[in-house]
Amino acid sequence: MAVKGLGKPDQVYDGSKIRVGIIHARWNSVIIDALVKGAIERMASLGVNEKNIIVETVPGSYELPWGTKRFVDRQAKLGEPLDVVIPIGVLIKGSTMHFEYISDSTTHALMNLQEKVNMPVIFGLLTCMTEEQALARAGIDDSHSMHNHGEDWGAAAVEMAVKFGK
Ligand SMILES: O=Nc1c(NC[C@H](O)[C@H](O)[C@H](O)CO)[nH]c(=O)[nH]c1=O
Repeated sequence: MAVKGLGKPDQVYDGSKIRVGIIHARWNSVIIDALVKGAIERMASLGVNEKNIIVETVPGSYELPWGTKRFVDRQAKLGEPLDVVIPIGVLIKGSTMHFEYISDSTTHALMNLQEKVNMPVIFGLLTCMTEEQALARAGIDDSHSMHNHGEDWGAAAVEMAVKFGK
């Protein structure tokens, strides 16, 4: 019996009135592209208009916190404020401690960012020990052993924006 993973939503949330920002790193781009696609498809299935899904990029996961803050500020200045933002990055352990330091610092920075931007910041950072783990969590490993986690992030974004938005 599978006990892990996102449980059933308490209700289906209507995303037709929200604007979502996706800001993704460009490292491990094949995995990133699958995660972004999964998030967009799930949000579209929940009524989010594709013109209200704005996508931005940064070089790597370490740039996500600052990039997200500036992305939110820019959209507000444009008169197209976001209701929720999904930073997406894929960190894969290498032979040094680089992975640990980026994973830990970026995770804390993204969590703390919510107070600064006064909106939900969905945690879209995969921190994987192997490439195979990352492929599986993007739903693109050979055995399709897991679902695309980007879909969960899209669903969480709609729920959090509708339930706890401004
Ligand atoms: O090293 N591995 C990774 C990585 N390093 C780059 C880092 O995020 C940053 O862009 C540079 O250090 C410059 O500031 N960024 C990732 O998104 N995934 C990785 O797996």
